[in-house]
Amino acid sequence: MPAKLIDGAAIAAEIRAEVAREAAELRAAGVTPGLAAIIVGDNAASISYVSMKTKACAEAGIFSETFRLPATATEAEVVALIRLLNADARFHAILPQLPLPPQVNELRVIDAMDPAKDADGLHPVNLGKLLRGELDGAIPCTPHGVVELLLRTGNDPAGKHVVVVGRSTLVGRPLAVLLSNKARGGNATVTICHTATPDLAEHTRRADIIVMAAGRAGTLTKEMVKPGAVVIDVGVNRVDAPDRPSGYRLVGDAALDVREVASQVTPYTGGVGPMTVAMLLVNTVRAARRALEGRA
Ligand SMILES: Nc1nc2c(c(=O)[nH]1)N[C@@H](CN(C=O)c1ccc(C(=O)N[C@@H](CCC(=O)O)C(=O)O)cc1)CN2
Repeated sequence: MPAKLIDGAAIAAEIRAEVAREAAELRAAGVTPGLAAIIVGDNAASISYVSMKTKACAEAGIFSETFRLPATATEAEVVALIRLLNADARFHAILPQLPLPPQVNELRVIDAMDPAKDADGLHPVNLGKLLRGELDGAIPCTPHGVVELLLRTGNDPAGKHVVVVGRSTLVGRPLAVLLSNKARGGNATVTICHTATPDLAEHTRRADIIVMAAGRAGTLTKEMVKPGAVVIDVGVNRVDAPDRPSGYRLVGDAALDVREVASQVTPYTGGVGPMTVAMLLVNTVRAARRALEGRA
């Protein structure tokens, strides 16, 4: 039987409705949750992702504003903007959209943020709290979205063997920590694989759940998957599609034939992507709640 496709867009809509209720409560208590998004340069994908995020904010009753800096902006200029936003009480969360241009060091920009306003959970304070199992701060959006997707599709990772392919700070490493934490969505046995793993298939074939975050199309094929395993595909890869007006289409890291053996898989679009946006809203309302309760 072909794999069931996991409807990430529907689950994200569920979470966004929960966020909208929380935002309404906060507004009733006198605090309108606010998100400041920063785009440096003209990267078309970044502009499109930020516009998806601000539209989602508006629908959930979250105030948002996008700050655009030119592609030539210096690191000092980006850091100066972050410092202004740290001090601006309208914003409970700040999102520097990644990637930043090469002259701007991403880590130094993230480090300049007030950790209480870190919308993506990438500040060292928040990553450190995650490592310590303190989950009251911001949690990186895509890993958090993957865990929620698993929980809400009846695939609680507890007691399962999860193989995460990819070791980025944005996805692979925080996800491995979340899955192995002693908390809801955790308690899994986690293997983390990457480009220096000699025989990837040897690991993926033993997994109950595979999360692909390698950033290379076709990294996972059907021979590498145990029958009945669940495959969550975080990969976003552009491949040429001359028949399309854009000239490209988006594919994940898992080849289509994986669907012949897996029990459930996320589609290339409408899977993990919408969850990333939904979890950003979760981080924003949580930051506003902390500010309201004087815990920021
Ligand atoms: N500061 C951050 N930068 C980036 C992050 C992040 O979490 N924080 N993640 C990615 C991009 N990203 C969010 O920013 C993102 C990627 C994809 C989607 C999404 O919903 N995609 C759609 C398809 C969209 C299309 O057709 O172009 C889908 O999967 O259905 C949302 C957010 C890098 N940067």
